[in-house]
Amino acid sequence: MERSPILGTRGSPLALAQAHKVASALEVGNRWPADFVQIQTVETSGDRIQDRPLAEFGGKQLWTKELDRALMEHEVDFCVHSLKDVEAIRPRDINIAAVRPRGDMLERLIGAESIDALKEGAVVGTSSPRRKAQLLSLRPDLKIVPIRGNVQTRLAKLQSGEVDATLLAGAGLRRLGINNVGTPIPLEVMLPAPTQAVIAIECRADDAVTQSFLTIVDDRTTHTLVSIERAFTAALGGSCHSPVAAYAEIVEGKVRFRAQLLSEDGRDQVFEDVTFECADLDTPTKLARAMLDRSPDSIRSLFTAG
Ligand SMILES: NCc1[nH]cc(CCC(=O)O)c1CC(=O)O
Repeated sequence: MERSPILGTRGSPLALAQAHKVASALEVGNRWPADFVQIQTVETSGDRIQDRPLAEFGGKQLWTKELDRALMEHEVDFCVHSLKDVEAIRPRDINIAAVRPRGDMLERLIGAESIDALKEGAVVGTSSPRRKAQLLSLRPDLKIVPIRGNVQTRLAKLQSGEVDATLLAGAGLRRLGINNVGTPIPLEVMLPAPTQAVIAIECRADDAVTQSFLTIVDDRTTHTLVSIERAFTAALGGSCHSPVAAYAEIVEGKVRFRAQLLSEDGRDQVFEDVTFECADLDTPTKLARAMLDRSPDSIRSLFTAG
């Protein structure tokens, strides 16, 4: 590499923290000098719209469209994303070249010791349809209100008493160096979003040079697991409006895959917990279809494949 490769990222504090982690990993992995990777921020529509729930706007392209454009117009060589914000079906000319090992996949509740400990009728701020439905399935008395903005803004809204509690991804909090707030919620109580806590690096599909230096920092196992989670969501035809949770992990050499689909109000849910061989690539797709098949309309209507 003669010139510095250019990394494209959103400009939020979390996105920048993730971009710097990836840049360092690439510098170490490729034996480049420190600060060799150049970081370029690109504002996305998702960053601009701060006052309204994102569900009112398009899908996840809110976070990717402008970065995709910068990539395709060669303004940047590759882009760093929180994979859970990247839509399940990507343009053909963009590849997920590498993923980093999964961070803390647990949700963290801030404002109470546990979901059970939330006071009767507590106001919980979250704009995520998944978190809303999961909370209501456990505690139908809760009042869920939308909350937007970056992690720091949300924590400030808790401080000011605008909400009693909120849920945030442990991974994001840790990457921002916020380690001492909130209680981790066990996976058995709340499954994360598909691909939560995984950072992905994308490049142009025809750019073999970039692909080869990104491969150095790819975590193969995580890549397999997130491919399973993404194949599952792609087969559901869900959008970011769809309450879906999924988590794949390796247990004794096999894939253990857990998934949950919910109605918006959390009253109905379909749950799956299966173990299969890593090579069974069509299992996630079959599973998605089977889960939709046995879902009531309150769930099926939220997924286009249903
Ligand atoms: N939707 C925003 C978003 N995208 C990625 C993360 C956290 C990091 C991750 O899960 O990879 C967050 C914040 C949150 O959900 O608390």
